[in-house]
Amino acid sequence: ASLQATFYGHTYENPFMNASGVHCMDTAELDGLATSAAGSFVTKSATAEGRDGNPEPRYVNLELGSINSMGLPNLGLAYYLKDAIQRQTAHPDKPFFLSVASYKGFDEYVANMKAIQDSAYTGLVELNLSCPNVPGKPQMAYDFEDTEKLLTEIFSFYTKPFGVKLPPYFDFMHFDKIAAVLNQFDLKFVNCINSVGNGLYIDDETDTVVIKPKGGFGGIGGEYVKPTALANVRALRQRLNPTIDIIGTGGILTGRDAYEHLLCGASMLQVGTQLYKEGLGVFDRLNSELLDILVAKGYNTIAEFKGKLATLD
Ligand SMILES: CC(C)(C)CCc1c(C(=O)O)[nH]c(=O)[nH]c1=O
Repeated sequence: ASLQATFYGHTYENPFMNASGVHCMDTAELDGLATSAAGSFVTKSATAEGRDGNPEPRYVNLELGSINSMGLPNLGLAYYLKDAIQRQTAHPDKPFFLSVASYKGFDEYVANMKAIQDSAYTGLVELNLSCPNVPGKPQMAYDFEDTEKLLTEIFSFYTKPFGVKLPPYFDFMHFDKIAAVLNQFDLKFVNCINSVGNGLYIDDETDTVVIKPKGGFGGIGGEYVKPTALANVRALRQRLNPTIDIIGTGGILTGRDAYEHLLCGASMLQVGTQLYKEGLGVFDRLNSELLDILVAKGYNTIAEFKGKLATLD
């Protein structure tokens, strides 16, 4: 049996990669991912200028997951572009993903994508749509009109392959609306999900929140979010053009969690919280556990069961 994953014309040894934000801040961390058992990797979402991010504590591991309000700390788009161009030249056989964000809304998103279009980077980009839009409006991906406007603007000049990272949706009307927007564009993939926004965790000894920014409100990851992640992968797979691949992110701790994301239609799989907790060895364990599941079920390839979740008809 083989865990080979085909994604945008490349065959990866396995579908596993980090989730943007975890173990991907600088060249050293990215080198660690590149030499780990991960099939691919993605950089920390970059903004035009480098950012310190929010005051600490801003990320906390919890028994059932994690909570974070990092505030987009990153070394700036120029840093990641330089690293990416060096990396694509040194290892053309090992494609990866460059994550792009924006802290100032629509115009910065466009400017960042223009900078990549004009650069020598030719690989995949993951556009993080969970970023703030104009004050008084929700994050970009929760404003369907602005998301459509942004993608229309980007596709008017951007000719390189890219996809979008989405926050979770919780209403069938929202699954329908975001899919209707995304299906209008030649996107290579959609990554579901980003952390479940603005959760709150209370320390049971101090009766205090556990992260400093935003009065303790932060994005939730880990076991807490798997049912939501699976639902978003499944709902988007059912609605998106087959030319748009799905990356499954959220609640992947074991080979079984990975298998469930694949059943829902994911092609690549991202691991955030569990990578933070366990380190790079998590990829060796996940590969081993997923392979055991294929063998136990008599599958030779992921293609034999990908997207084949059964319903109770
Ligand atoms: C939440 C934003 C800061 C607007 C974007 C960056 C980001 C962060 C972050 O840098 O706080 N954390 C997440 O779990 N997901 C994200 O997409």
